[in-house]
Amino acid sequence: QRHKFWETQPVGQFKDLNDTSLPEGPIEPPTPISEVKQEPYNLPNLYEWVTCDINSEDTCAEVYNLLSNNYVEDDENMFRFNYSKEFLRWALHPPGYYKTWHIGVRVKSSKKLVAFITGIPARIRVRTDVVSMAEVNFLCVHKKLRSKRLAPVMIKEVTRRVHLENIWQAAYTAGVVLPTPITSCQYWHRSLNPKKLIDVGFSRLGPRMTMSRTLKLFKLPDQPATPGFRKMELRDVPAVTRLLRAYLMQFVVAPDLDELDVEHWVLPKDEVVDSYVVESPENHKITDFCSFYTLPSSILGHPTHSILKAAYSYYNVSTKTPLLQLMNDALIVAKHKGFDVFNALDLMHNESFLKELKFGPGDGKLHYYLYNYRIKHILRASELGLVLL
Ligand SMILES: CCCCCCCCCCCCCC(=O)CSCCNC(=O)CCNC(=O)[C@H](O)C(C)(C)COP(=O)(O)OP(=O)(O)OC[C@H]1O[C@@H](n2cnc3c(N)ncnc32)[C@H](O)[C@@H]1OP(=O)(O)O
Ligand SMILES: CCOC(=O)c1cnc2ccc(OC)cc2c1SCCC#N
Repeated sequence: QRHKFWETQPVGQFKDLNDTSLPEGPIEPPTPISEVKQEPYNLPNLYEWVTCDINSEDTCAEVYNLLSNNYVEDDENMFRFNYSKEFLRWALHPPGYYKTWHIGVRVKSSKKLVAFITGIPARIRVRTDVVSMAEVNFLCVHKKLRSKRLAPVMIKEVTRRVHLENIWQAAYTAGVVLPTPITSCQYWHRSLNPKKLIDVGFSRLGPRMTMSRTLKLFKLPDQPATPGFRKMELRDVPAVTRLLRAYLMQFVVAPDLDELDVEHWVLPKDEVVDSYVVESPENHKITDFCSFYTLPSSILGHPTHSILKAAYSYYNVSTKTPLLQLMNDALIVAKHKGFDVFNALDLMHNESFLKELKFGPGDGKLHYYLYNYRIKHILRASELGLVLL
C-alpha cells in the first residue's frame, strides 16, 4: 500500500527489500548544521509548537493526560497504556537528554495540548558500529485530530531538532507495519492474577478448567528460590554494567550502556523500574541480574476494574543462575508487588523461558525500526538486544 510520507524518508523501502547490493549503514549522509532548516515546520493555522518541560508538574500532568486518554490501545480496545508521570520523567530524562526533543502541539486559542512526540539520545550498536541515535517515542495525536496528516509533521519536526544536534539516525518501535521493520517481536503474557484477567475478558477459562484449577496452575511461591537474590543497589552499578555490556555484545542491535546509563535505566525506582541482582553467598560476586518496568494500562469500559498493573521484562543477564530460575524469581517478586501480569517480548534469550514459565503468546506484534540506517537482512528476534519503553 502507498506510504506517501514514509516513501519520502531515508528508511528501508519495501521495493528495495531484496536488493542485496545496497550497503548496510546510513542511507543519507549528514548535512552541515547550517543547512538544517532553522525554523520549525509549519503547522495548520490553529496550532502552535511548544517545547514540553517534563520537570514542570503542570506540563507533565498535561502530557500524562493527553497520553492517558489518547495513546496506544490494543486492537480490541480493551486496554490503553497509562504511563505514569514519574515513569515519563524517567523515560525522558536519561543522561544527556535534550529538552527541545520533548515536542508538543497546542491549540493557539485554548492552549490545549493536542499532540506530542519525543526523542532521547542513545548510543546504539549495530553489529560493530556504535551510532549516536535518537530513540523516538510517545508519538500521540488527540483522537479528535486523527487522519489529518499531523503525524508526518510531528515526525519531520523531531527529525529537524535531532539534526540540529548533529545526530542523523533514530530507533523506534510501532505496533503497525511501516517501511521497513528490522525485526518483529511477539508479546508474551504470564498471568499473575488470573482471576482479574478472566474478569476483564483478556483470558478465558481453559476447556475442562475450573477457576480453582486455573489459580493453582499460575500459583507462585512466596519467596525467590535463588540464594543471594536481592534488590539492586547503587554499589552494584559497576558490576551490573560489566555484566550487561558483556551480555549485550552477542546481539546484532543493542544499546551501548555505560555506568551512568545503567544507574539511570536499571537502578530501582519506586513504581517505575525494579531490578534484582544475585550476589553469590560465597564470594559476594554479582553473577546475574534481572529487571522489569511498571507500565499500567487503563481497562476500557469495565464496570469494576479500571487499571491493569503490568510488569514488562527489561534487561536480564544470567551467568551462573539458569535464566529459567532467574525469571521465575522475577515472576515471584512481581506477583508479590501486586502486578496482574508479567509481559515479555521474544527478543534476546527470552524464548528459552517463555513457554516453560507459562507465558502465553499475545496477538500483538511489536515492529522495530531504524531511521536512516539500512540493515542488509531482517533480523531474528533473538538477534535483538534493545528494549524500548
Ligand atoms: C535522525 C532522527 C529521526 C527521528 C525520527 C525517526 C522516525 C520516528 C517515527 C515515529 C515513531 C513513533 C514511535 C512511537 O511513538 C511508539 S508507536 C505509538 C504511536 N502512537 C500511537 O499509536 C498512539 C495512538 N495513535 C495516534 O496518536 C495516531 O494514530 C498517530 C499519531 C500514531 C498517527 O496519527 P494519525 O492521525 O493516525 O495519522 P496521520 O497524522 O494522518 O498520518 C498518517 C501517516 O502516519 C504514519 N503513521 C501512523 N502511525 C505511525 C507510527 N506509530 N509511527 C510512525 N508513523 C506512523 C502512517 O503510516 C501515515 O504515513 P504513510 O502515509 O507514509 O503510511
Ligand atoms: C494482559 C496482557 O496484555 C497487556 O498487558 C496489555 C496491556 N495494555 C495494552 C495497551 C495497549 C496495547 O496496544 C498494543 C496493548 C496492551 C497490552 S498487550 C501488548 C503489550 C504487551 N505485552
